[in-house]
Formats: sequence, structure tokens, C-alpha cells
Amino acid sequence: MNAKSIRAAIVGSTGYGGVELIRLLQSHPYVTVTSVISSSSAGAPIAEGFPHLTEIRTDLLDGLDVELIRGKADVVFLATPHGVSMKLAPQFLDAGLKVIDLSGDFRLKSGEVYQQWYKHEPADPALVERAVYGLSEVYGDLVKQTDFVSNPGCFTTTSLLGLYPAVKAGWIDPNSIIIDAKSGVSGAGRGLNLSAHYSEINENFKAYKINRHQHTPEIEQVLSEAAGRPVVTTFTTHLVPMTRGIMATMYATLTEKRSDAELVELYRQFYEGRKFVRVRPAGHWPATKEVYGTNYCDIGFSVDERTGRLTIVSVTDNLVKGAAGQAIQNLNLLMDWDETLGLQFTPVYP
Ligand SMILES: NC(=O)C1=CN([C@@H]2O[C@H](COP(=O)(O)OP(=O)(O)OC[C@H]3O[C@@H](n4cnc5c(N)ncnc54)[C@H](OP(=O)(O)O)[C@@H]3O)[C@@H](O)[C@H]2O)C=CC1
Ligand SMILES: CC(=O)N[C@@H](CCC(=O)OP(=O)(O)O)C(=O)O
Repeated sequence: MNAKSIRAAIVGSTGYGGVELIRLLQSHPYVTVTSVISSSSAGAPIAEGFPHLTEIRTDLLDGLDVELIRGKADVVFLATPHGVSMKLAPQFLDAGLKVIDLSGDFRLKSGEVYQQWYKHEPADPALVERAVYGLSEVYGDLVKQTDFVSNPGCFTTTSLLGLYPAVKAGWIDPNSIIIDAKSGVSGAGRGLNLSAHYSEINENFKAYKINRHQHTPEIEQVLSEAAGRPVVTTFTTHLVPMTRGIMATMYATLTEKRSDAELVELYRQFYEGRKFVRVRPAGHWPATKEVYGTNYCDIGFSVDERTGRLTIVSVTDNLVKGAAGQAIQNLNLLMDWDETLGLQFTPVYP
């Protein structure tokens, strides 16, 4: 290995996050995917289940064998469910690999809070402490110094990128924030479940996990750090009949009178030099299609002078900036490469 060449393994390769990692990493100049791993289909060609990968991958899926992977890879992406990642991450770290985990297992610093929201025993506290929370535009400097990244949730990324600068600057009352978020169905993963059935979601629009979504404490953890005091939020998620995309529409009370133009300026300064956050001009709000298939997060604002409230609209592609794309962005940061490597796509439109 040299600084411009790294071998990557992907665990959970037959899930949406894993398959998206395979797609995106094809365009990465310094990364070679040397192992795609499946706990359920080892020995089968990946193109058997995913014919769109026929030209890309002719090899067979590896089994979940840490010793085997240790000989083949330098970094491992865990695109595995919560509860699974907490068992795998220590094995790969002990084997000397860098680990980027896409699950919720290492995001919450309090085991008690994890237990409360995920209804599952928390991971080893020492490992949770060691993991760097990879919201790239906010904690990129910490990501550069670690070998273990905990990638943020998709709703969380979309919401936090839209809220963080205003909370940090004290321009909005953090305890007044309401987040109204919508996701495409791929956010629920590839596994079968009733709410993803065609006739359940087609021409339908539903709220779910109201006041109990597992991304609530993750959002609050980061906003509390930004505000310098405990913050609680109201966070509501909805499922919409589309495949990819998240929109978070957020409302908060301004601490003093501000204009749209001031907000745009604050956010442009905060994200200066960070190519994946695109702040819209005043009066322009983003749509999910405008980031489709890319690592962009697009943000727009509207100050309501009548109510003294600010509305923020933030959009991402849940599988890219919300998962695989941000994971690769974090690998770029961790390797001290340009953070945009392998991620320079124009959105698919229409
Ligand atoms: N979908 C999204 O938009 C986002 C997902 N995430 C998180 O990323 C992770 C992956 O999500 P996603 O790809 O959508 O999920 P999927 O359900 O689509 O895929 C998860 C994969 O994990 C593997 N897996 C399941 N159980 C085990 C196990 N016991 N041991 C090893 N591997 C196992 C399976 O692959 P195989 O059978 O081949 O081993 C499965 O295909 C999850 O933690 C999710 O919460 C985060 C942000 C956004
Ligand atoms: C549409 C849908 O069901 N989305 C999932 C979020 C998936 C995800 O990002 O999960 P973790 O961040 O917790 O790993 C949900 O709302 O639970």
C-alpha cells in the first residue's frame, strides 16, 4: 500500500448501502475493491443477484472471514444492520484494518441513550469513545486523525447540515426546532417489510416512528454540542413513494431579526470550500431530484417576518450523502486525500 492506493472490503454487499459503495468506488482513482462480502450468499457471483454489476465484478462473494479479509484489504466498510456492526468492528480493528461503519451502533456516545432508542444492548463504551462521528463538513478534522469512523444516519445528515451553522452562530433558538422529514423507500434497506410493498407505498404518504425515531438523539447530540447546552427537538419522519431522496423541512424561532440574504451569507461562509454543500440563493428551495445519485446536500431558506421563524429546506440522496457517499468522503478525509475523490457526479435528471 502507498498513500495513493488502498484496498477496500465491503461487508453487507448485498444490501442497498453495500451495492451503492460498489457502484461509487468504481470511479475512485485510489481505491480498489478487493473483497465484497456476504454472510448469506458467499461463493455466488455478485452479478447473479445484481446483473447491473456484470461488467464491474466477475469475482465471487467472500464469506465473513476476518482472517481472509485481513489479507485482502486495508479498509473495511460495514454496511450492516445495527447490532451486527458492533460485533464486527472490533474484530476488524484488532486485525489492523481501518473501519467505516454505516450503522447506528457507534454514533451515540451514551450507552443508556442507545439502549433507549435502539432497544438493543449498546456497543463496548471504549469503542464508542474511539469512533469518530463522521459528519464530514463538521467533524472532518477529527476524521483525518482516526482509523474508525461512525457514519451518520441519512435523516441526521440532511437535518444537521441544514441546522448546524444557524445553531452554532446562535441565530435560532435550538429548543424551538421542529424537523419534518421525508424519505424515499430505499432508506429502509433491501430487506422485505410490509411498508415497502408496492401497494402499501404507491400513491401513499405516511408518517412513522413519531417521537421515537432513532435519529432523534443523534441530531440532539450534535445540536447540543453546537449550542453548548442540552437541546431537544421534535423530529417526524415520513415515507414517500419514491426510491431515493430525503427532504428535511425545518422550522425554528430566530433569536433576532434576520434576512434571507444574511442566512445565505452565514451558510456560505460556514461551508466555504466544502463542495458537497450547496447553499441556494435567497428564495430558491431545493428538490430531491436536484441531488439524485450524488453526494450533494442542497439547502435553501425562508425567513418569515410575520412569525419571526426561519424555514430551512435541506435535501440529500439517502444512499449517497446519507450513506455510501459520505462513507467514501470520510475515507478520503481519513487518508488525507481531496474529499471529493470518486464522488464528482452530476445529479441524474429528470
Ligand atoms: N438505506 C439507507 O438509506 C441507509 C442505511 N444506513 C445504515 O446502513 C446499514 C446498511 O443499510 P442498508 O444497506 O440499507 O440495509 P440492507 O438491509 O439493504 O442491507 C444490509 C445487509 O447487511 C447484511 N447482513 C444482515 N445481517 C447480517 C449479519 N448478521 N451478519 C453480517 N451481515 C449481515 C446483509 O447482507 P448479506 O446477507 O449479503 O450478508 C444485508 O444485505 C444499516 O445499518 C442502515 O441502518 C444508514 C444510512 C442510510
Ligand atoms: C425510510 C426508512 O425506513 N429509513 C430508516 C433510516 C435508515 C437509517 O439510516 O438507519 P440508521 O441510521 O438508524 O442506521 C428509518 O427511518 O429507520
